[in-house]
Amino acid sequence: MFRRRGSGAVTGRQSAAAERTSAGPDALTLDGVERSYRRGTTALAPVDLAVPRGRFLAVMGPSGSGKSTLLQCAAGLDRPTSGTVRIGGVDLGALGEAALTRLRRERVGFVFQAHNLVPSLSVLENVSLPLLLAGDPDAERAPRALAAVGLDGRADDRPAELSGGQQQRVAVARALVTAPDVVFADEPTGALDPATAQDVLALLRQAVDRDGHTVVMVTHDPVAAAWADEALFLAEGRVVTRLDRPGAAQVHGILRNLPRRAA
Ligand SMILES: Nc1ncnc2c1ncn2[C@@H]1O[C@H](COP(=O)(O)OP(=O)(O)OP(=O)(O)O)[C@@H](O)[C@H]1O
Repeated sequence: MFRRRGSGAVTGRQSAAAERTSAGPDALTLDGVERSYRRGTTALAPVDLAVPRGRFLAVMGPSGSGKSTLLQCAAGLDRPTSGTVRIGGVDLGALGEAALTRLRRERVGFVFQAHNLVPSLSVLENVSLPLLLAGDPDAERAPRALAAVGLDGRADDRPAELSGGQQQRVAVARALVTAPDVVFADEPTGALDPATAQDVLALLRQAVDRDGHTVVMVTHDPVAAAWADEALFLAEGRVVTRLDRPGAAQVHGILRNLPRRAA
C-alpha cells in the first residue's frame, strides 16, 4: 500500500528527486505576480514562487487570503494584473487565448473538490478525454493512468456507479494522464471523509514520489497539508510564511494565528 511521506518510500523519492534536479526549468514560477480588482481589492500582493519538478506544495491560509486567486493565476485560468507566471519555462503572459487554452490542456492537470467527471462517459473515456483534446494517439496511456489509481477493473463503469472517493481517484488519473508539468488541486479532499481523503492524498503523494509529478494543492486541512513537501501560508494576499515537511499540528498552529482579511 501507499506509505506516508517520511516512511520507507524515502529512498525512491530521493532518487526520483535527484533525477529531476537536472530536468530543465522549474515546473512553475511566479515572479512578482499581483492580482487586483477594480474596486481596489488586492487579492494577491506581489508573490514570488518557484516550484521545482517533483515537488508537492500545499497552499494554505484563511478564507479570503488569496489561495484561489493564486491557483487561478498560476494555472492560467486568470491573468495577473502584473508579474510573470511560467509553466515549464513558458511565459503564460506571452500566450494568446488559444495558445493558453492549449497549454492548459497539454501541460496542466486539474483536480477540483467536485470531481467534474462527465456522467455519460465511462470511467476510461473520462480519463482519455484530455488525451483526445490534446490529440495524443497513445491509446495505452489512459488504461495505465487508471491502473495507477487502482481502478482498472472499473474502466467500463459510469462515474455514478463509483463511490465519491473512487470518482476522485478517477479525477486524479484524468489529471495525470497527459503527464502535465503541474497538477493543480483545489481542495481535492474537501468533499471526502477522512479515510477516503487519505487515499486520494496518498495517490497524489505517489504521483510525486514515483512518477516525478509536481502538485500544487490548495487546502484548508492541516492533515492534508502534512502530505506535502512544503506548505505556503497566505494572509491578506501575501505569502507570510513557509514550512518544509509540514506537520499537521504545526500547520494548525500557524493557521490559527494568521490575520484574516476584513470583510
Ligand atoms: N472577481 C472578484 N472581484 C473582486 N474581488 C474578488 C474577486 N475574486 C476574489 N476577490 C477577492 O479577493 C480576495 C481573495 O479571494 P480568494 O478567493 O483568492 O481567497 P481564498 O483564500 O481562496 O478564500 P476561500 O478559502 O474562502 O476560498 C478576497 O478578498 C475576495 O473577496
